[in-house]
Amino acid sequence: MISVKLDHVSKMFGTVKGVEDIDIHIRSGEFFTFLGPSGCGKTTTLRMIAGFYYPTEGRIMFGEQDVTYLPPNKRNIGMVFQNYALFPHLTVFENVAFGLQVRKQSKQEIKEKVDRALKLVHLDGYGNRRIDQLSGGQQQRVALARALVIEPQILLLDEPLSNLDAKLREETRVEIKRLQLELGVTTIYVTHDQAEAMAMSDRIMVMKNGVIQQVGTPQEIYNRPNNEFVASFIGESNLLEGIVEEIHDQQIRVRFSSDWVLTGLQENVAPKTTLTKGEKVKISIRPESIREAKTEENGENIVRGKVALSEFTGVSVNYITQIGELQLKSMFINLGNRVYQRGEELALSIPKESVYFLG
Ligand SMILES: Nc1ncnc2c1ncn2[C@@H]1O[C@H](COP(=O)(O)OP(=O)(O)OP(=O)(O)O)[C@@H](O)[C@H]1O
Repeated sequence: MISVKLDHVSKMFGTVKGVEDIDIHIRSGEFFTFLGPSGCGKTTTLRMIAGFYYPTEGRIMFGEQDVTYLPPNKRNIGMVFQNYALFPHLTVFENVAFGLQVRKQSKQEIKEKVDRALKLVHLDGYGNRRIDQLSGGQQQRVALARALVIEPQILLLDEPLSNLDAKLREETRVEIKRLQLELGVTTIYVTHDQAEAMAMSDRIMVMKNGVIQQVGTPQEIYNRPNNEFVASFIGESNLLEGIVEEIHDQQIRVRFSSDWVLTGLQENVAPKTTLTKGEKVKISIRPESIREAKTEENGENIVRGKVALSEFTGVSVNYITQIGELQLKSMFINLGNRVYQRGEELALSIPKESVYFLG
């Protein structure tokens, strides 16, 4: 187990920017995820940690050791890729043993370690199978065993689930998390799937165009997004634009074009954001934080509109409600209450503490 520090790391490919000023400290034993859309620089960052690319600027530290220019085979890392990268003509045993043979370990030692690694990923008894006789999920577990068998101090996983179908993806996700907790190995995980990142990670780094947008726990990133990009990339959100009408007594009142006002709390202003009376402001409201109001209920933060879309999923009832020119998504847990249909009037209550100001 070891910590990983990226000290103001940048990578240019000629004149193309790969990543810019990545400054993070991944703790020993942490499950840390790089999350962002295609081309945001996740793989470039991972490849610098692995030693396949060298940074144009900055330093990379494993614990106290500067590894910035150390070749990959000197870094003691295990890697798993999206496409497994297994040798199809070799058996499961031979694939897993490969890294140990390169390290010139004894036959006895190799056998013990490979057996242990296969057991760890629940593939004991599969040693003699050829790779092409395995399912995608099993192949990915072989890849995991191969990465773990060398007892790496850091495990790097680059979209390891994206070739699997939905059910296997979920199973393998649980499996990876179990292994990581069991072994306590510092793990860096790359994905563009926000649900996967939220479910697995201790902390997440959200990236866009090679630049960090936010680093935090899943709760911090979901509940207190730094900006509009993070709010919309992670989970569902209503992003609305209004004008700051009043800031008073730790509360902020916003007016929208369709002539309704909402009040929120000063404590829910995104970091490094200043709001000014009379100026525009973007707010984010999570659909699940909206409540159904009673038909006769009036008052602050209660709005009425017509149901434009009604969707019953079993777990929840989802609505899109048209309020003047604005549309508001809401999600109610299904408690057997009445389901409103398209065209009906719906009264919604937006709790003050669920209005989040993005600036
Ligand atoms: N070898 C390379 N040569 C030139 N440009 C590159 C190279 N590798 C990556 N880039 C550029 O660097 C940026 C970051 O790419 P990177 O592959 O790290 O993104 P990513 O977030 O991993 O995307 P994906 O999810 O599609 O793999 C992109 O603009 C990409 O075009």
